[in-house]
Amino acid sequence: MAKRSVVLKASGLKRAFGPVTIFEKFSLEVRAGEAVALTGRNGAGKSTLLRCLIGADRPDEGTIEVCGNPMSETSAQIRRDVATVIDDLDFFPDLSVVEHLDLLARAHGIAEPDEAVDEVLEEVQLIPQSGQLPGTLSSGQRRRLALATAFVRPRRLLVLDEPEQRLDVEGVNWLAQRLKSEREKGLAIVFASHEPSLVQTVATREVKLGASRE
Ligand SMILES: Nc1ncnc2c1ncn2[C@@H]1O[C@H](COP(=O)(O)OP(=O)(O)OP(=O)(O)O)[C@@H](O)[C@H]1O
Repeated sequence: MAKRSVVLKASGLKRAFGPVTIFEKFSLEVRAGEAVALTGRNGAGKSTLLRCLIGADRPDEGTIEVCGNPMSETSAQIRRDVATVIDDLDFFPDLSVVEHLDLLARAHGIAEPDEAVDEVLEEVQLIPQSGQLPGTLSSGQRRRLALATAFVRPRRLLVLDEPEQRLDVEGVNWLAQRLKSEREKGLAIVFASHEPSLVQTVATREVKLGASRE
């Protein structure tokens, strides 16, 4: 069988803050249908690496390509290909839950936006809160909205930073199955996690960062 296409290719990445090198000579290739879990202690560099991979931070050395295009947060092609859940503070304060999802679905040209929004709202169990503003949601509900924003739009690469944060037990189980099914449908996933059950269910590969201190 032909190998699946490379979605993310990072080569020779280095990021340092002042004299402290967080990672260097870091390379990673993720193909369609693969899910890479970044694990490691607090401060190991998982979030820093993810921020570099999505263009929110710039590595000091190295190159990053998504579907063959050089990483640039402003590139329309990359914005279309990459869905991220890095934190959940990034909501418009005056747009309700349903308005957020509707805006994203339409901006990305989803064929049946109303249906897509209803489906994802039901999946993340936010139908009762669909008219609420983000600031009035519980922290777990805000995380569910952040996850919904990634699932309501097209994507070839999903980048998630500790997506299990603040979810209840049932929510973590749902997330594990959802990400597993995304991967099985051919999505490429890179995620940082401290939740062994999520890593075990979703990841096809685990990359442990910052192991040298142990
Ligand atoms: N802007 C910055 N300036 C200086 N140091 C930074 C900066 N951003 C991150 N760091 C440092 O880089 C290291 C890696 O941080 P990072 O947030 O990537 O770790 P992490 O593996 O995601 O940790 P956690 O598991 O706690 O989320 C930490 O020591 C952190 O203090």
